[in-house]
Amino acid sequence: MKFIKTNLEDVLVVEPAVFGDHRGWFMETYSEAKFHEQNINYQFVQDNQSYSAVKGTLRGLHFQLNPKAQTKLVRCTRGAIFDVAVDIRQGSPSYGKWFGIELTAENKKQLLIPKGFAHGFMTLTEDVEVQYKCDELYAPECDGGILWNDPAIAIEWPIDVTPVLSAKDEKAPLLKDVTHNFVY
Ligand SMILES: Cc1cn([C@H]2C[C@H](O)[C@@H](COP(=O)(O)OP(=O)(O)O[C@H]3O[C@H](C)C(=O)[C@H](O)[C@H]3O)O2)c(=O)[nH]c1=O
Repeated sequence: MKFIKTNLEDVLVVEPAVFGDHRGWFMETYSEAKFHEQNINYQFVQDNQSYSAVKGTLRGLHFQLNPKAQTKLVRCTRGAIFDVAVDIRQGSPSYGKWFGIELTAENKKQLLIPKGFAHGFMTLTEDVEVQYKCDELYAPECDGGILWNDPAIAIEWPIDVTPVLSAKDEKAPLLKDVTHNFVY
């Protein structure tokens, strides 16, 4: 299992070891021991899975406010997504900056997104399944969001279409109008 740094402190790309043979392949998708070897000590308590039928579906940008902020370990198990993390920690040198990566069922890569970051993804194919681990339970009373195309963040989403959005995501606020309590 490899852990690769990104332009955002503590946002890591995780590449599990894949063991192929004549039947197919096997991999450990998560290992507490391997994370602890890297001094990464999250206690994941909830696994999520979502299905998106249409290419160009965009879920995000989401986060849960403190005290229910979530670290997420995201992977795509069917199709392909462009997965994005945005630093929203007040005082962070990378505040408002984003990192994006293609996560696909083929490349088996994962993205580790700590508390204090907003998360979102755009599907690059039809029939996409995303699975992710969270270190805090769902808390709708702490639900937070930022508009997917906030010009102050300027995420370079890879598909130039009007995305399929939830009603909530269509009317999400700009980062400058979000009140949150994340401090670097
Ligand atoms: C997140 C969540 C949702 N729900 C229920 C609430 C709604 O009735 C339904 C759909 O929720 P939502 O529209 O928020 O789902 P997404 O748009 O996929 O949101 C998620 O996708 C982005 C990319 C994220 O990073 C978050 O984990 C999460 O916000 O599932 C639950 O019961 N438990 C949960 O943990």
